[in-house]
Amino acid sequence: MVSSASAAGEGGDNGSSLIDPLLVSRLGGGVARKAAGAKGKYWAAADKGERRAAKECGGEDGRPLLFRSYKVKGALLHPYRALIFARLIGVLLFFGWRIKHNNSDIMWFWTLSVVGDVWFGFSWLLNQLPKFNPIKTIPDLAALKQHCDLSDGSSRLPGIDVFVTTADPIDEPILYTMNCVLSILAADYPVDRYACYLSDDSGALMLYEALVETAKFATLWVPFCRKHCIEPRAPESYFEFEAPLLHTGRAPEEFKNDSRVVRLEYDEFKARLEAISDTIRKRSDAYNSMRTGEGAPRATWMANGTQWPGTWIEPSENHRKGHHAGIVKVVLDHPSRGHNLSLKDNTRNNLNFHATDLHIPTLVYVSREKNPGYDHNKKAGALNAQLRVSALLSNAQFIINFDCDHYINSSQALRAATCFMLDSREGDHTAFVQFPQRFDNVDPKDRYGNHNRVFFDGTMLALNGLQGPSYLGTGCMFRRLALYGIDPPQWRQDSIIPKASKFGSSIPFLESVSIALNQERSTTPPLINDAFLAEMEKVVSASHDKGTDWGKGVGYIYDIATEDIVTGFRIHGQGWRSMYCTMERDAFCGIAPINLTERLHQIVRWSGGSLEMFFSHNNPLIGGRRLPVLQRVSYLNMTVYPVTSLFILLYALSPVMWLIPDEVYIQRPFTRYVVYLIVIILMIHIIGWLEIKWAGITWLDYWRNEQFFMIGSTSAYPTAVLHMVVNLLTKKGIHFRVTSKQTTADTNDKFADLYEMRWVPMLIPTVIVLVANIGAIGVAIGKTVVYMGVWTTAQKSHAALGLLFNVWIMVLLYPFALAVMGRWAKRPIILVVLLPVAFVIVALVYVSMHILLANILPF
Ligand SMILES: O=c1ccn([C@@H]2O[C@H](COP(=O)(O)OP(=O)(O)O[C@H]3O[C@H](CO)[C@@H](O)[C@H](O)[C@H]3O)[C@@H](O)[C@H]2O)c(=O)[nH]1
Ligand SMILES: [Mn+2]
Repeated sequence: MVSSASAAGEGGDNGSSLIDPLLVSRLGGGVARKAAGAKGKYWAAADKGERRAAKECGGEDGRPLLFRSYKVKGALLHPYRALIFARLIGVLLFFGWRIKHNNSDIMWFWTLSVVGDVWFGFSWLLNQLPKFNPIKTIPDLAALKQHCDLSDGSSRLPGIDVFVTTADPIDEPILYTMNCVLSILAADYPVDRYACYLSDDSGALMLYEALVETAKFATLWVPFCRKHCIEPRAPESYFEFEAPLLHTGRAPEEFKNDSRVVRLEYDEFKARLEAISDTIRKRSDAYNSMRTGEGAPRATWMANGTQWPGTWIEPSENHRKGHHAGIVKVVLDHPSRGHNLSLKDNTRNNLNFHATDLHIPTLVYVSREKNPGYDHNKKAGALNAQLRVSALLSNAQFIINFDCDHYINSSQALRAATCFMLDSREGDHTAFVQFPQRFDNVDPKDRYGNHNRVFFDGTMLALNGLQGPSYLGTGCMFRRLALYGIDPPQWRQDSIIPKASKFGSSIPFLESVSIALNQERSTTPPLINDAFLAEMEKVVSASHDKGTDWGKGVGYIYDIATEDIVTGFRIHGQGWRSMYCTMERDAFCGIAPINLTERLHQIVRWSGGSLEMFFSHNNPLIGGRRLPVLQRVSYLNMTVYPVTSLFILLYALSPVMWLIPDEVYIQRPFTRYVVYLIVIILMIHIIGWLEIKWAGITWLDYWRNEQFFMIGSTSAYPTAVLHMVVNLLTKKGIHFRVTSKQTTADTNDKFADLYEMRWVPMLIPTVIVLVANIGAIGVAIGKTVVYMGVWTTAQKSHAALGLLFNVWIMVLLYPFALAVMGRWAKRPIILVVLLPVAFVIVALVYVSMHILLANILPF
C-alpha cells in the first residue's frame, strides 16, 4: 500500500506541520505517527462553553457530548477572510476598469472575455463564500465507550445496517468486494447489532458462492482480528504491508503463529475464489449433461443441485444480465441463532481463540429483480432495494453504505459515526455522517489529482461549518428515517402513518416503517421461513417501487447520474444537518481510477450529474425549502461549476492569436490589463495558500487540483455541458458507466495503468489546446528572433506577458502531456527535453518561412 504521504512530503513547503495527520497515519502500514495531532496546528477548540455547560448539568439526559469541534485559529482565519474580501473588491474594480476601457482590437472577443471574467468572478464567489467558517469535528470514541459499553459486557450501541453494492464480478473484481465484506464483518461493533447486505446487480452465482466462501473464511479472520486488534481488517491490504504487521493485542508470542496460519488460510481462500467460476461451470456441465431433451436451456446450477435463479453462464430467457428473478439469501443468520459454519479442525487446533468472541454478524446476499421493461435506476435503485430488504430483516436505525471498491480501514469507523448520531447537541438533527474518501492505489505523485484533498479536506470542512457536508456516495452513515423522507424532529408531525402509495405495497415493510418511527428495536430477529423469504423477494421486485415515492421523496434519488449529491440535497432541504467525521486513522479506503481516460469518464459523470441536477426540480435556486443561504450557495456552486470550463477553454485557445501576423490586443491598455489579471490570479493563490494551511494539505495536493481542473476544463467538463444540451433536447440521461477497477496486465508495476491512455473524442480539445500552445510559444520565439531589433520596449514587454500566459497553460497541462507520452512518461524528464525541442522547431520553421516568404507575404 503506497500512500501519498511521500509525495506530500516533497510538495509541502515546510515539512511536517503541513502534512495532514490523517495522511501520516497511513504511513508505514498504518502505524500512527503522531504529527500535529488530529486537530492540527491551526485549529482551536470551538466547543469549550458547551463542554463546560454539559459538565455542570452532569449530562442529565444521560447523553454526553460525543464529538469535539474545532475552528480555525483567528491568526489564520482573520487574514483569510480579509483576503477574500480584498479580492472581491479587486475583482469589482477590475470589472469597472474593463467596462470603462472598452477598447480592444477584436471587439466580439472583448465582449466574450468580459462575460467570461464576470462568470469567473461569480463562480469564484459561489465557491469561496461557503468557506468562511470551516469546522472540524472529531469523534470522542472514549466517551462513546464509557456511555455505551456496559460493565456486564452488553452494549447500548444502536443497530446499523451496512450496505455494499457491486454491479459486476469481473469489472469489479470479486476479491475487492469480498475484502470489503470481510472488513465489515471484522469491525469493532457488537455483532448482534449490525448486519451486512451485499447487493449484486449482476445476479451472478459466482458472487453468491464467493460470499459463502467469505463467510467461512470470516470464522477465522474475524476472531483473529479481534484477538490481535489488527488494522486494517481487510486481509488483502493487511497482508500487503511488509513486516512488522500492526497489532496491539496482548499476545505477541502467539501473534506470529496465528498470523502465519491465517495468511496461509487467506491464500487458500483466494485460490478458492479464483476457482469458483470453473467449479460452477464444471458442475453446471455435469448437471446439464444428465438432463435429457434437446434444446433445453443450459442452466447454471448451485451446489445443492438446484438451478440458480439469477443470470446463467449461457444467458437464456429470464436468466441473463438485466433480466432475472430477485434473489435474497441469508448467508449468515443473526448471531443469536448461531451459524453452522466452523473452522477446519486442523486450523482450529493451531489457534487459541478461547478468550475471543467467535460470533459473526448477519450476512445477506441481495440481487434485485431485473426486467428489461423497467428502469433499474442503477446504484440508487440497488441501494433502495437493500433499504427495503434490511427493513424487514434487521431494520436498524442507521445505515452505512460502501462501494465495493472501498473497505473499512479503521475498525472504529462504525463507532465513530455513531458518536455524531448520539451526541446530545446535534445528534437528533443529524441525518448523515460523511467520511472523507481516501484511496490507496494512487501513484505517489498523484498525477491526476485522484486524492482530491482540496475537496475532501477543504470544501467539506467548510460545509461542516454550515449545514454539513454533502453526501458523497460511499462511506456515509444515514439515519434510516431521514432516508425515508421523514422531517427532522423539530418539524415532524405528531403521527405519521406510512402509506403504500408512498412506500410500496408490502405490509411488513409499512409496519417496519412504523417501528422505525417509534425507534423501537426488536431484540428477537425474525424467523426466516419461506413466507418471509418471499416477502423479501417481493420488495426487491422490479415493479415494487414503481408509482411510489421511492427515488423521489423516499430513499436514494433516481433519474440522475450522481444520486449522491441530490440525495444529500433532498435531505438537507428538509432541514436535517449532516456532519463530517475526521479521524486520526482514515476510516475507509478505496480505489480510484489512475488511468486518465477512466478518470475523465468519472468526471464527466459527476459534472454531468451536477448539470442534470441544475435542470431538475432539485435546482438549488428553487428546491430545498429549509436550506440556509450559504448551504444553498454551495449547492449552486456544485451544480453550475462545469459551465466555467467553456470560458477556460476559450482562454486556453486564445494563444492562437500569436499566429496572426498583426499585433492584436484583446484589451487596451494591455500592460495594465495583464497586471490586473496577475494580481487577481495571484490573490486566488494566496487565499489558496491559507486554505492549504487550515485544510492540512500540501502544495502538491493544491497544485494537482489546479492542473486537473485545467485538464477537465478542456475535456470532461465541456463534454458534460454538451451532454446536457443534448439531454435537454432529446431527454436522454447520462449513462452510468461503472468506473473500471481492472488494471491492465503488467503485474510488475502497480501503477501500470497510469501509462495506458485510451483515446476518446473528449480528449480532442485538450490536444488542440496543447498543440496551439506549443505552436504559439514556438511562433512567439520565432517572432522575437525576427523582430528583436524592430520592436519597441512596450512591444517586447507585451510579448513577454503574453508568453507568460502560454507557459502557465502549458504548466497546467503538464500531466496531460505526460499522459500523451504513455510509457515514455515513466521518465518525465524526457518531456522537459522534448518540449523545448518542439518550441525551437516551430520557431525555426517560423523564421525560415519568414525569410523565404518575406517578399511575398507580410509575416
Ligand atoms: O447499476 C449499478 C451501477 C453501479 N453500482 C455500484 O455503484 C458503486 C459506484 O460505482 P463506481 O463505478 O465505483 O463509481 P465511482 O466513480 O468510483 O463513484 C463515485 O461517484 C459515484 C457518483 O457518481 C458515487 O455513487 C460513488 O459512491 C463514488 O465513489 C459501485 O459499488 C457499483 O457497484 C451498482 O450497484 N449498480
Ligand atoms: Mn469507485
